[in-house]
Amino acid sequence: MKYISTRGQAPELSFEDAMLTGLARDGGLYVPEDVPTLTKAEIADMAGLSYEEIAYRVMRPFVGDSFGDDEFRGLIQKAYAGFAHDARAPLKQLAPNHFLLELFHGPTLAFKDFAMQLIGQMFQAALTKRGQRIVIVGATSGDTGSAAIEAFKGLDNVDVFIMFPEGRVSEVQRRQMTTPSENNVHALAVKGDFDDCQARLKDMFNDHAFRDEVGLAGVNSINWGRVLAQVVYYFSSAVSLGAPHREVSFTVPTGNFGDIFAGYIAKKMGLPIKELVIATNQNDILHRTMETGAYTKEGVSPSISPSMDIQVSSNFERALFDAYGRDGDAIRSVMNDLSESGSFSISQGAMEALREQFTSGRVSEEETSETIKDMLTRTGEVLCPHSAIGARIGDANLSEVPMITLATAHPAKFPAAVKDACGVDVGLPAHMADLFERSERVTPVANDLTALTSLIRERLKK
Ligand SMILES: Cc1ncc(COP(=O)(O)O)c(C=O)c1O
Ligand SMILES: N[C@@H](CCOP(=O)(O)O)C(=O)O
Repeated sequence: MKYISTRGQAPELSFEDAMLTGLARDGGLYVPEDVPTLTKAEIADMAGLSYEEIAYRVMRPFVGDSFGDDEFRGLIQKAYAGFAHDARAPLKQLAPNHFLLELFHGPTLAFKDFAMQLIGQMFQAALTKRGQRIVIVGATSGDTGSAAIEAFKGLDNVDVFIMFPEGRVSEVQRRQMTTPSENNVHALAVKGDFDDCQARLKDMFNDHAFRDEVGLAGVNSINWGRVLAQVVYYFSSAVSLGAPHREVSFTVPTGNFGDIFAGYIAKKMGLPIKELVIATNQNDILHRTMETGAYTKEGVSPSISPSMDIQVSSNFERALFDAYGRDGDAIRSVMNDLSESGSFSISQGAMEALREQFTSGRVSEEETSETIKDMLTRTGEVLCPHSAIGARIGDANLSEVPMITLATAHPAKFPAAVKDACGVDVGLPAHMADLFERSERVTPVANDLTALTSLIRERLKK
């Protein structure tokens, strides 16, 4: 299995190399050269299997010879052993044809744990084999950062630097990143928004001298391994509702487009998905793009669903690559337009291809709060604001096909927004009960590449 860049000018890599490389050297994102498919019988056979076994069967074809069969099974077992729910990703019924996929039973209470816990295991195995040391730099709007720190803290051969937008994540999210005491963890509060953090991250990868000097690696959804691990719960949930004999639809609270892109991969692999619905908050660039065919950046407005406060949606490039018939030149051209003018137009053919795969909706701040309250009344579920955005758009897209809405974070990560919306105080789980008493370590830093690379170099000398 080979991985190629969306911009067509970087070397082809194996799974392990693509995972450890992060951003392709031409600025693009790695994708599999061909997406393997599973037969109807292979999908049907997943019924009743453990999450771990489904994970193995879904991901195995993508991994090639990077890991042996038993080794890969072992890594998967270890990755999910710490989850607080036996099903790992349980489904709850919200209405007759509407289901909630709870993805927040991992250690940091967000869907990011599904991929990050596994990537942590895969990185360790690969680095030990190679005798290699790396520096992970990540950009976060709140959840990727805490999941990455949890997965990599205390490891000898890894330093983890996480950039988050100062003042724009919830207090629980910030404390999850700033309270770990391990010396290899560095939380950086950047003066800017998430898009700035992600842009600086890509600048670091595009600075080849810096990248090679420090051994830069990425654990954002830039990393194909992240997307791959997220494909699994589309299979586990769909199969439990009758796939492949029955179609299902998914609504996905969306920001950086990694999670819904994983759903698109599941569909390409043969899972019978009818609709993939992009649910955005007021930072609705993806919804506007689906409506108009023009991808146009506007400023990011802070919202009560801060993890989705994103305007430059990194993985949309992967979807565009397919929509443009895997034409790397076309992707380089639209991405140049985006960096030069903050906007690009999508060709009619590519837009048709995107609309065949995705629909979309937008939820305002008021509607998000209203939905948290309404869902509590109708279903007894307390939803986080991101999941509420999904549930509202999921409701609006109900049909004869079961709709599965992804619940991407635990409400305890956003206590103020939840309390304001429905009056409920959601307590933290036992392993985080003293989060507010732990001391914080955080370094404020300018939204500036040189300031960031100098700081990283300084820390690595110590
Ligand atoms: C809680 C939550 N919901 C939704 C999203 C959006 O997911 P994606 O960036 O994969 O589109 C994020 C951030 O990634 C998140 O942390
Ligand atoms: N919402 C994310 C933003 C980064 O997304 P990623 O999937 O590319 O890591 C966050 O919570 O950090």
